[in-house]
Amino acid sequence: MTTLDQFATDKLARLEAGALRRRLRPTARAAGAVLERDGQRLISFSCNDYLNLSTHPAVIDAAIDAARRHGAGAGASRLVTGDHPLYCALEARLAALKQTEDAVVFGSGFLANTGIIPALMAREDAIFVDELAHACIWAGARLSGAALHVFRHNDLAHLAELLAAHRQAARHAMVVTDGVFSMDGDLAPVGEMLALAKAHDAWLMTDDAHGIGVINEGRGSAHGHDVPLQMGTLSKAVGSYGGYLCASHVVCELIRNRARSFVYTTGLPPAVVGASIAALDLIATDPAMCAAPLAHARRFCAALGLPPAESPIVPLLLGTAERALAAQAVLEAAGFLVAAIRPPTVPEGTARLRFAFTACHAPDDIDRLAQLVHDRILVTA
Ligand SMILES: Cc1ncc(COP(=O)(O)O)c(C=O)c1O
Repeated sequence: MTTLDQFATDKLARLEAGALRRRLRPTARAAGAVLERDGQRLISFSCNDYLNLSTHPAVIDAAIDAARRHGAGAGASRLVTGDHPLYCALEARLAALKQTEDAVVFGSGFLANTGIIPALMAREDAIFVDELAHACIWAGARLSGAALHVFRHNDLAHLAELLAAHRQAARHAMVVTDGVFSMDGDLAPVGEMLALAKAHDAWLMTDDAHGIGVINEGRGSAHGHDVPLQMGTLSKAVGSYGGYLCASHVVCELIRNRARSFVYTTGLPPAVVGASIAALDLIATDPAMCAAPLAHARRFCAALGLPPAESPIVPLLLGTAERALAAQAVLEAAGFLVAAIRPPTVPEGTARLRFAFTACHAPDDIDRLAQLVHDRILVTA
């Protein structure tokens, strides 16, 4: 008989053998992009805090003020007594930024995707998903019970083929994609995809977790397109925590009634909501700040002769998990933290370094990092 501990030990040993075991490492964040890990000071090119708003004094003050006025926790689901007054202000700001009628906030981006999709789609329906969509889109799509059709990454012709073959048999159809791909940094062709979805009577949902705050002056990758379901997170450029859906009022009301990860969970703590409001105010009024992470990513790409970045995320594909880990170690020894990303987060054979650029990175540090990558990683590639 295998004991539970033996089962866990065997599983971990298998991960270790494939260089796929992960370990938590306590990491203290200082101001800007600086971190401390194992007594070493590192400049992080791995944080999704693209605008460094998690340490912005106005955002921290807003969090403290919200906790003083409304308490440390929400105390209940929003539909019971947890809908503290800050939520309304946060949802209004999100709707204004995204130019939608309404917005609804969730406990996290993961919770948003696992709540929204099953609230709208069921067994009789069909969901068309980009093959590189984020794990929580897959989780939501699978939970819904709808038929899943996977199109090749950003391949509109393949999506059109699948819609032509499978749309008719389904009651409702949804096309779902990341707006900015979290591990590749490229953008979905939102305008063309929306037209295609509309032509096949399908609803488009974009996940703009990595777009809000940093693409299109902070308005995100769907800006300028009438995307009916615009999901995202407050945990990256907004520097705080929580997920959201921006949509029409009636769709948001349905989500408030039917999304299980909204109904059956406690509201976000007031401090988190207060921080998000302050951060969104900064995003709405500072386009130069919002443009900086992409400019920094492009500086890095230009220095290495890579194609221009489309977002603050730049991947450097290295193939095996072992190679990605070795490259991470080389950079860490030189004072830079750049996370190695391995399967199953990315497809087999595409382990990589994922560089994430933020507003406060100093040009000199970006240039030093590029030089190091050129001299120590690309030469051995
Ligand atoms: C594309 C995408 N969607 C959703 C999420 C989940 O967001 P959160 O961290 O708020 O749960 C992430 C973050 O990891 C993401 O990269």
